[in-house]
Amino acid sequence: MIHFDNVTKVYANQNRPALDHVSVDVDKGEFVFLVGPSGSGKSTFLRLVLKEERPNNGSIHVAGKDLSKLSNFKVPHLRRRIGCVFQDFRLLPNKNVYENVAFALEVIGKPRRFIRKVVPEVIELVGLEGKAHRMPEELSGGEQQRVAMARAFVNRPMILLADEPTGNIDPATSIGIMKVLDRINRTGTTVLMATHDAAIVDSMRKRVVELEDGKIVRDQSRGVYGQAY
Ligand SMILES: Nc1ncnc2c1ncn2[C@@H]1O[C@H](COP(=O)(O)OP(=O)(O)OP(=O)(O)O)[C@@H](O)[C@H]1O
Repeated sequence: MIHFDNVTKVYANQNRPALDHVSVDVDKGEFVFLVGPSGSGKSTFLRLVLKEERPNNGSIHVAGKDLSKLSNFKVPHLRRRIGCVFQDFRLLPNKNVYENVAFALEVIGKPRRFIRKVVPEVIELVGLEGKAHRMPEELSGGEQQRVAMARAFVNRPMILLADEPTGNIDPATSIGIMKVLDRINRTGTTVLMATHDAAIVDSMRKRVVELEDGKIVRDQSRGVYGQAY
């Protein structure tokens, strides 16, 4: 599903690579934690998957497509098939829960009838039934992140990228967030989550890929977080 072959990324005006000869394969349906100290290259990895950045060397395949051969006008199509969740939720503040989730389908031209059917299903999947008419400011951080996950998942993406999704959420609430990500993963969606949250990684026992100075220093199935950063 995601294939990096000897990928190196050096940002302009930087002499140290953000990613340095990285090779990794993530299969369809896997759940992978990307861990490593600040600046080790986790976000760069996620941005390369989305083709928000291009590598200087090496090749990247996502869902069988060589990203270097993907023309610019096909990039939105790729991104439509990849859901994203961030530390800071990024909800539309003037839309309620239902509208935030529905908006993700409206912008890609899905019919109203379809939207009315699937949005309530996904709101229930993330555990927000009964809160569809709340505004983001009327929700806790954990609930806002559930809305963000519903929005990322409502189009049934093949991949879900999560960049520090529990970074702004207390530990007890984070467990609920991880249960939702696990539920999404069980539908067959490949999940790649960058995190500093050792307790979460240790409790989930999923594959752990560890980066340090842009290099993969560990790739372990059913792994733990490792050393404290
Ligand atoms: N747009 C950019 N321009 C220049 N350098 C960048 C840019 N984005 C990231 N970098 C550099 O690339 C390296 C990797 O950064 P990246 O954001 O991928 O790390 P990270 O592991 O996600 O860190 P964090 O955990 O703090 O989010 C760092 O040295 C960073 O300063």
